[in-house]
Amino acid sequence: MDIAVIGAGSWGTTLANLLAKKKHKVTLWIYERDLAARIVTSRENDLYLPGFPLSPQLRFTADLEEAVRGRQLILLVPPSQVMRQVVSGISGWIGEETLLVSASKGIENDSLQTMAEVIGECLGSKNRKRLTFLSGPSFAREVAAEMPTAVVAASSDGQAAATTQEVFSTPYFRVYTNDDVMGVELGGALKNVIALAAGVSDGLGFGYNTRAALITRGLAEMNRMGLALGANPATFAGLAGMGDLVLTCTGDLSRNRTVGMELGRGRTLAEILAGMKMVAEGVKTTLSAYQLACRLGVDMPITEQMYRILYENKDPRQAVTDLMLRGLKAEAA
Ligand SMILES: NC(=O)C1=CN([C@@H]2O[C@H](COP(=O)(O)OP(=O)(O)OC[C@H]3O[C@@H](n4cnc5c(N)ncnc54)[C@H](O)[C@@H]3O)[C@@H](O)[C@H]2O)C=CC1
Ligand SMILES: O=C(CO)COP(=O)(O)O
Repeated sequence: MDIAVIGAGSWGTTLANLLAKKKHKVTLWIYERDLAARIVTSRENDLYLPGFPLSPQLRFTADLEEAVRGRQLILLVPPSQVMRQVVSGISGWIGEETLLVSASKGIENDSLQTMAEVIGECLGSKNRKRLTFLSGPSFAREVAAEMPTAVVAASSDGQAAATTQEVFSTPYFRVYTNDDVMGVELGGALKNVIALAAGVSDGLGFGYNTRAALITRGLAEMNRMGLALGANPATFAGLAGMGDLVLTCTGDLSRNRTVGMELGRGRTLAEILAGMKMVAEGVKTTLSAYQLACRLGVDMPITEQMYRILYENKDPRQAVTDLMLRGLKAEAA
């Protein structure tokens, strides 16, 4: 297949390389022109995926039109807050039959829209049915190292999901189909908020009990948001829900959990972000998720405390105390 990958961060580069190794014809669009110039000769993404030689099949460009025009499949992997800008920029060059796959995880600020809603709005009626969302527990560096990984491809169109499954599956990357786009997207976006909280807990020096409580009660509030937005509760028990939540709340490779740990150790958000070139999607998604929960009247206490730590400079220790001292209730309530 003739494929464009939009976004050469760690995930875009990893997926582009996976597809190229499968002998697809892949063009990777790179936002940073200096990185684009280096990668052509070094064949390594020294900024976002150092240490992994890239397939000789992989082609690179810093020109968006060159990247997307005439492609059969376009994989979108920018940070979610720039998805609108990216898709608006390319929509005129996308063919009627082109399959679009998004692998970004987040909820847009201000509009409070999921990536499906943002991309759908940018495309109008065009390609709407041919949209798939790839999500699940998948640290880029582990996929790049060909460690066995399982993810889901979600689409309201069964054929689009099946084609995506076929295109991306390898012996080390197993793709399941799913028809619950809202559930899969919410799982991928909201787990980052809970991962920040799990990091805060670790940074404060709390242990496995606290982490297990955050994961389990975090899943409960993700489920409540899902119910309010029409997601299938079963999705939250799957790879894009529980699977990614456990990975991100426990894995040392998680950027979101790392940001949380630093907050728990007493550093400010501004200091932490100033030292990071990669994106920790949970920071901005916390704001969107908190506002969405308020708008929909969904009880999301961990998300709320994470919002207060990030956006109101609340002391993390006080946030934990406030979570623990809320009114006592039944587990299923
Ligand atoms: N890294 C991972 O293990 C995984 C990441 N994801 C998701 O993939 C998406 C992309 O994340 P990563 O590849 O990790 O990124 P990254 O954190 O490795 O790199 C940042 C990316 O943002 C791009 N960027 C920055 N400003 C931009 C702009 N104004 N316009 C266009 N691009 C811009 C950079 O070029 C770079 O590609 C995120 O939504 C993330 O949650 C999903 C699964 C795994
Ligand atoms: O989404 C991910 C793994 O599935 C990556 O998580 P982080 O963005 O926290 O590194």
